[in-house]
Amino acid sequence: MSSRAEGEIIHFDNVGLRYEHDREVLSDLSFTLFPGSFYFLTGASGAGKTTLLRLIYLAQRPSRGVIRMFGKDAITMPRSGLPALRRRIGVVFQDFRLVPHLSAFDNVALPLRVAGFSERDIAGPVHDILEWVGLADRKESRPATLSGGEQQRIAIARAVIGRPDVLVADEPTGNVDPDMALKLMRLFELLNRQGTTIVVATHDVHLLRKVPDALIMRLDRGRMSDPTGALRYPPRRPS
Ligand SMILES: Nc1ncnc2c1ncn2[C@@H]1O[C@H](COP(=O)(O)OP(=O)(O)OP(=O)(O)O)[C@@H](O)[C@H]1O
Repeated sequence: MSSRAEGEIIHFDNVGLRYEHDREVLSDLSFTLFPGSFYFLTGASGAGKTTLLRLIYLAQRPSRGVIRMFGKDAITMPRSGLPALRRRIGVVFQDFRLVPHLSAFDNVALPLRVAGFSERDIAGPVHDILEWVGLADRKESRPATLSGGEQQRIAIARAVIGRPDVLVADEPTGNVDPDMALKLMRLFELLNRQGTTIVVATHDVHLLRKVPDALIMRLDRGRMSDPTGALRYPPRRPS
C-alpha cells in the first residue's frame, strides 16, 4: 500500500452511478477523504447527496469506478468482507430510524448486542454515551415519547457506540429546531476532535458557517465541485 493510501480513509476514482437504465445521477466522482477531517456535503435537492452517502456507507454499489475504504478496494472485495468495513462507519439519518418498541438504552445497545458483546460489557459504555448526549435520565423511554432532538441524540449515540472511524449523517438537523441543530453540530465537532472523520450532508447553508474548520464538498447535478482543491490533499487537522 502506498503512503498516500495509508493517509486516506475513503477514496473515489471516477465513480458513476445510474439507477436502472436512467441517466447517471452521480458522474466522474474522484476525491479523497482524510482521517480526522470534518466534511459538509452540500448541493440542491436531487443533486445526489443521499446517493453519494449510500455509496460511502456501502449500502449501494456504483455502476463504474473504484471505491477504496480504509485502504481496501470495496468494489472487488468479496461480500463477506463488507460487514467488517461497514462496522467502521456510523450512520445517522434525518428521520432517526430508531427501533420504536425498544427503549433508548436498548436502541443504543443494539450494535453492541449484534456484535456479540456480553450484557456486562454493554451496560457501562451505553450509560456513558447516554450521559454524553445528555439523556441518561431518559434511558427507559421509547422513541415516541422523546422529542425530535432527543431522538436524534439517541441515534447519534447508537451510531458512535461502536467507535466508528467515520460518522456519516444525512440531513441530521432536518427534523429539529435551530437551537438543537447547533447542539447536534457541537456533538459532531466533539467527536471530530476525538479523531472521528465526519461527513454531514445538508442543504442548510447556515449550518456550514457553524463549523468553520469544516471542508465543503459541493454536488451539482451529480458532479463534485471542489474549487479550493481541499479534497485532493491532506487538509490540516482542525486545531
Ligand atoms: N432508488 C432510486 N431509483 C431511481 N432514482 C433515484 C433513486 N434514488 C434517488 N434517485 C434519483 O437520484 C437523484 C439524486 O437523488 P438523491 O436523493 O441522492 O439527491 P439529494 O441531493 O440527496 O436530494 P435531497 O436533498 O432532496 O434529499 C434524483 O434525481 C433522484 O430522483
